[in-house]
Amino acid sequence: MKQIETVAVVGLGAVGAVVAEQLLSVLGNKLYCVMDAERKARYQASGIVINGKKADFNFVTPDEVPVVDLVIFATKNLQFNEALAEAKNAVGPNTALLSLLNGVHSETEIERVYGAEKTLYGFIVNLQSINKHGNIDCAGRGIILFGEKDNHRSERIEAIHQLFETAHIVHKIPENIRLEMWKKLLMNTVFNSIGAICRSTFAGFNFPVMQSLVRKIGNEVIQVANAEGFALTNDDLEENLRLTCNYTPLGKCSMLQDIEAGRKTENAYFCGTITKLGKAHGIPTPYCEFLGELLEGTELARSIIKEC
Ligand SMILES: NC(=O)C1=CN([C@@H]2O[C@H](COP(=O)(O)OP(=O)(O)OC[C@H]3O[C@@H](n4cnc5c(N)ncnc54)[C@H](OP(=O)(O)O)[C@@H]3O)[C@@H](O)[C@H]2O)C=CC1
Ligand SMILES: CC(C)(CO)C(=O)C(=O)O
Repeated sequence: MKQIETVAVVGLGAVGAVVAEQLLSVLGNKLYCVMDAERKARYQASGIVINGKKADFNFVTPDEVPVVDLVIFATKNLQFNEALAEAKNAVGPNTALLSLLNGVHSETEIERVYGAEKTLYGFIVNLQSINKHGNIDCAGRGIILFGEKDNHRSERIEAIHQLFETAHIVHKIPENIRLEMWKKLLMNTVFNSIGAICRSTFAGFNFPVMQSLVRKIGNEVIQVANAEGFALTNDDLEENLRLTCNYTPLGKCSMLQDIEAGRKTENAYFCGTITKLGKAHGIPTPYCEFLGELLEGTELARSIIKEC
């Protein structure tokens, strides 16, 4: 793969729309935004608006998309199975598949459905983007980290690097992409789950009681990561805590935004993953299990009120 000429994006929310908008300037109509017919009709009617400007995306249904060089997934984990199926016609023998979803689940699913040889590893950090029904307010476009599972600089990694350079997408090809993904999972499991259950903005993490929760949950994630072969340390946790305390004081993690908007959260992919892997390795994770159950209970209790 010398050059990436065609890209399909599945999921045009806070992450996907922002990345797609940057690619649009380079690829034009060769950027295909894939979605079901109901979404296509809805988006054609209302458009996707990023920072007040309507993006001129090429919306296509799964039947309309051709085989492309690169597919980028950016739905929530809860919608990922549908997204995977919708990408079927875009995937040919040389297509590379990159997921920007949080957690460590989506790459395994891509490998299972489309094969390990097509699967890249990746995620996005430092994005400051809020999606209100297709109206996206983006204060920071974030950094995409990506790589091959074994971290070698393949031809397709170089081709994506070139594409992102041309589209001014800030990106990094780290030495060990899967270690970086576990660092992000540490961050999401700790700060998203605690922030959501305590209804706390980032400033709340300055309180000693919140920091005590951070260390209890974080310690379990580190133990599970180590058992999985990823050398996370306490320094990673303390660095994350320092960063989070310095975020804009009234900012909210995405899981708290989901709770407040009445959406289902990605709890199953954060505390849920740690609890499940902890059991598989014989590592007790009582704090993650308890926090995960509190979040699940919060979502269920909320659904009863909604139905009444
Ligand atoms: N938001 C953030 O700041 C960050 C998010 N992430 C991660 O990135 C991932 C995406 O998050 P985010 O962008 O916030 O989520 P959003 O909910 O904003 O966006 C998801 C998008 O996917 C669309 N979608 C859902 N199902 C389908 C489908 N079957 N076909 C096509 N499109 C579909 C949704 O459409 P519709 O709205 O029409 O239902 C929505 O536009 C998550 O894993 C999240 O944890 C990572 C870093 C930062
Ligand atoms: C809060 C933060 C930055 C880290 O957990 C995040 O990734 C999110 O809001 O989803």
